[in-house]
Amino acid sequence: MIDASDNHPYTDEDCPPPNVDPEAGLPTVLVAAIALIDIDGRVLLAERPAGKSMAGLWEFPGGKVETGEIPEAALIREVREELAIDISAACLAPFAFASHSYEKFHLLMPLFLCRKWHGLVDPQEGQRVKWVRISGLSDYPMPPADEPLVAMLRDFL
Ligand SMILES: Nc1nc2c([nH]c(=O)n2[C@H]2C[C@H](O)[C@@H](COP(=O)(O)OP(=O)(O)OP(=O)(O)O)O2)c(=O)[nH]1
Ligand SMILES: [Mg+2]
Repeated sequence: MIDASDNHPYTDEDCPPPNVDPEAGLPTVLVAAIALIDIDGRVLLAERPAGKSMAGLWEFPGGKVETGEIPEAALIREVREELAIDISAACLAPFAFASHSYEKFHLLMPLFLCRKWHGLVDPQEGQRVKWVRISGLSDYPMPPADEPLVAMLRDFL
């Protein structure tokens, strides 16, 4: 019998620290997120408002996908509600996803890139927003689930 592990040089020690617990039986929550990228290559981050979980951390705009909704529709709805801009599904490019166990739920979060929208970003929920250069992203503390996404964005942009 051939052991597949003979065919590659990696060991378990080469894997990053686990951010998932397959045994925990957590419910999966689907959240759609967007990296809006402006003409200078800066990315829009929004601060999670006081009163919400992880308040004060900076995140990609977006939110929970509701029952019967697809992620793109959730994003169109969320950026209208939160930022007062209009995006079209055609301008949403699937980029990567986060899969991360928090204490009470497992987050599955596709991240879409978008370089074209209508209107000016105008925060509707009192949240602070910031256009951030890729090199400056590490100055903004983000939820732990976002770490690998930021690394991928840095490589991509
Ligand atoms: N939008 C967004 N959520 C993130 C990111 N990273 C991350 O761990 N999350 C988590 C935080 C929350 O647990 C969840 C998003 O839920 P939320 O409460 O903000 O959802 P929502 O915008 O629909 O808000 P609400 O109507 O439920 O108040 O995903 C991210 O970069 N962007
Ligand atoms: Mg939200």
